[in-house]
Amino acid sequence: MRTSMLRSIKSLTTSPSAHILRRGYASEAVPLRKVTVLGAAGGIGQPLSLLMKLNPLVSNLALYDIANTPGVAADISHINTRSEVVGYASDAELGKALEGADVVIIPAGVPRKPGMTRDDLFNINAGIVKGLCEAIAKHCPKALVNMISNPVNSTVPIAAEIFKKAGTYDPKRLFGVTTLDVVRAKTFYAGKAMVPVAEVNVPVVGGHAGITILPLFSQATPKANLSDEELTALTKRTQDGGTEVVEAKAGKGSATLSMAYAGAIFADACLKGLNGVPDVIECSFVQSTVTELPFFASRVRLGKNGVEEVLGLGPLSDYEKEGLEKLKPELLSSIEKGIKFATQ
Ligand SMILES: NC(=O)C1=CN([C@@H]2O[C@H](COP(=O)(O)OP(=O)(O)OC[C@H]3O[C@@H](n4cnc5c(N)ncnc54)[C@H](O)[C@@H]3O)[C@@H](O)[C@H]2O)C=CC1
Ligand SMILES: O=C([O-])CC(=O)C(=O)O
Repeated sequence: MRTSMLRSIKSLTTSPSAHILRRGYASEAVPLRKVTVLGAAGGIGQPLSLLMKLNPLVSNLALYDIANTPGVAADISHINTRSEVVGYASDAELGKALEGADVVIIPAGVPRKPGMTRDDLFNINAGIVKGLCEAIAKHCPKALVNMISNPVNSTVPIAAEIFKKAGTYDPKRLFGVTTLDVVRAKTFYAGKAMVPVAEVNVPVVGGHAGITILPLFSQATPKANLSDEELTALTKRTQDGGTEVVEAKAGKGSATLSMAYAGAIFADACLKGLNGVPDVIECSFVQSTVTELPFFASRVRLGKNGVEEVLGLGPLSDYEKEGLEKLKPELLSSIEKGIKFATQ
């Protein structure tokens, strides 16, 4: 009891969320952590907010959207778990939603319809992300930002430029969420290799659109003897996973439930890193020197300041080496498009 009290007091003096202490939390051993979801009432936002409400590492959950937030926040707030939930419904309240946040998750923006690429979302989502990142720079410049809004290959560079303009950019704190690619690669591999899905690990590198998504099945564990044809088919299915859902939903949006699951896994990893849990590793699209591209998804070790280490690619098969070279021009052009938008 005494130790846990001391730990709580320490967290109160060191956590950027110290001022959000609420009666009742002072005796808890887990540090206070505020998570803000921007776009909380959307297809991803709602189930993701639910999953964050179930996460015991969260003490304050701020739900922000430009529509329908009060209902979602009231609904989720009745769940009897640790975090206090507050809904914020208008631009005027965005600052309060962000103040003191340790992690900000951004699933705000429009999703694809059949026939569209993720890049077709650029015109609308770039502006949304820009506005939200300006507010982050102002109200919680030290937060870890988990960017879900598409096209991730461009929205992450946009966020970086907005933070640079504001003088708050810290590459260790900005993440493009590519966890859904890993989730899919694991599921599809387990099905083909006939291994227990819970034991599967597959790194997915590159970016988050079409051929820029490069699963490294040669490094997948448990090992399986899959043919070249099977590996090609698995790679293609992982790259087209988003489109598979868009087509199945037939105009009613893109992946929301699996994305909420993936987003919750990634945010949980960020919180664990902040709390000092060792060896927290997830794939993410971050500022990188792993290749010549300025941003690249690869395995990242998370720590108390966000990115602790960007891990290298490891040994690639010839097929993966070819895929890596093929993806670079497209990924670079999406990165440059984001930078141009934010700097013009
Ligand atoms: N990174 C990834 O792996 C994935 C990314 N996505 C992307 O996530 C985004 C959201 O998808 P859905 O939730 O299905 O869309 P949705 O349309 O269901 O929800 C988006 C929400 O954002 C809100 N919003 C719009 N402008 C806003 C603003 N300025 N501030 C706050 N909220 C705002 C809307 O009111 C809406 O509630 C899309 O861009 C989609 O492409 C989707 C799946 C996977
Ligand atoms: O495909 C989409 O538009 C949404 C997305 O990013 C995914 O499901 O991977």
